[in-house]
Amino acid sequence: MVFNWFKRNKSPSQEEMTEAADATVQSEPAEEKPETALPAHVEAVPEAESEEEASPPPEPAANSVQKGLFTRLREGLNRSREQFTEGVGRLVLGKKVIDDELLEDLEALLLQADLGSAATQEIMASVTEKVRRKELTDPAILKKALRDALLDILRPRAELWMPEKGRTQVLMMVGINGAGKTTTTGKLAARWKAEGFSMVLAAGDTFRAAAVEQLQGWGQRVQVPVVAQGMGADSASVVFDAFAAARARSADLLIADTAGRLHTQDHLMEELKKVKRVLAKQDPDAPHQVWLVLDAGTGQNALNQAQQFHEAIGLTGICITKLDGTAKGGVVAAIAKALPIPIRYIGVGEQVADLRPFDPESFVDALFAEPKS
Ligand SMILES: Nc1nc2c(ncn2[C@@H]2O[C@H](COP(=O)(O)OP(=O)(O)OP(=O)(O)O)[C@@H](O)[C@H]2O)c(=O)[nH]1
Repeated sequence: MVFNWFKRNKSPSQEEMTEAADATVQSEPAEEKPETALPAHVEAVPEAESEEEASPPPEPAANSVQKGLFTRLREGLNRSREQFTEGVGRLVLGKKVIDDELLEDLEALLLQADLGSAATQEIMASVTEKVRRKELTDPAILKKALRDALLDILRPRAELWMPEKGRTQVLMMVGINGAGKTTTTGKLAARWKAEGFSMVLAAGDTFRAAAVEQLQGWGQRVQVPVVAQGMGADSASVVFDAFAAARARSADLLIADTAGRLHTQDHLMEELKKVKRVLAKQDPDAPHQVWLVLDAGTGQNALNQAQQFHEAIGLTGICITKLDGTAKGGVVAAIAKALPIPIRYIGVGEQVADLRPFDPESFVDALFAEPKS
């Protein structure tokens, strides 16, 4: 397999980048890959070695895909379901009426499940009102009332975003260390590549060497070029360069990974603002999307992160990862209630298929699914 990988350790000037973007990678004949106009330090996409590798696996029937995906979601939310839904089941067990004591216990349960105070209050207000109006008297149907109240909070935050053909957009991925930015970048690239979009990835996390390698690994896996520079390079320069490369080859999307930073680190938040500024030099609308990746396991801290990142750089989307490793799935509702930002994707496992567009109905269905006997 021919695999071209040229590294450059200094940040190129704007002129160099424009020139580089016009250069074709030497060892790949231009006539075979007419659109491979990439800077010299771009990792070129390796050729697939066989037809089997080049063509995607056959698609299973739509029904079985849906079923499989729902099962994955359901399994991914196992721990949250045990904490939350089965907790509600235990609360109502043997109860004949919904009394104040039951409502108090329910409120405590919602808070324990990390729904946060605002979402908990809204749900409790809705349930209490139904009890007062005698619409809800049977503890056994409390789950249904909870499900409806939760959906009311989540539905306004479901907004699918897709790349567009015909213009190069930029999606910036931000978040604290280890939240899952690089992995989510790779999974999104895999998804959109399979849907027919052309992309370039920018290894804007120049702080952690492994992050660059990780992204290059995704690039090879999903056959998408990755723009990277040496460790410690200026992140804004890498992303600027990558945008030029993406535009030069008329890619539909540039996904820019960035280094993890705490929302409390002002100088690092300034660095993100700089990345945004340099992108806008090439296209005043760029970055078109800025998504925060949050680890669900951080619970209510995820809410603080979201608030502070939003204040500092303005978010247009949130991805909530690692829901499979935590009982704190309620944080999805806490975020939905507190911030007017669409929840784009949720992560319920390590596989590409485990990163799912956020769909409130299936999320709530999975959360309230009966335990398998
Ligand atoms: N179980 C599970 N693991 C996940 C999920 N999303 C990401 N991970 C794992 O979380 C770990 C950290 O992910 P990264 O993508 O490296 O995180 P990052 O935000 O890029 O980290 P920094 O570069 O340090 O900022 C990896 O081991 C991922 O495989 C998920 O939804 N579920």
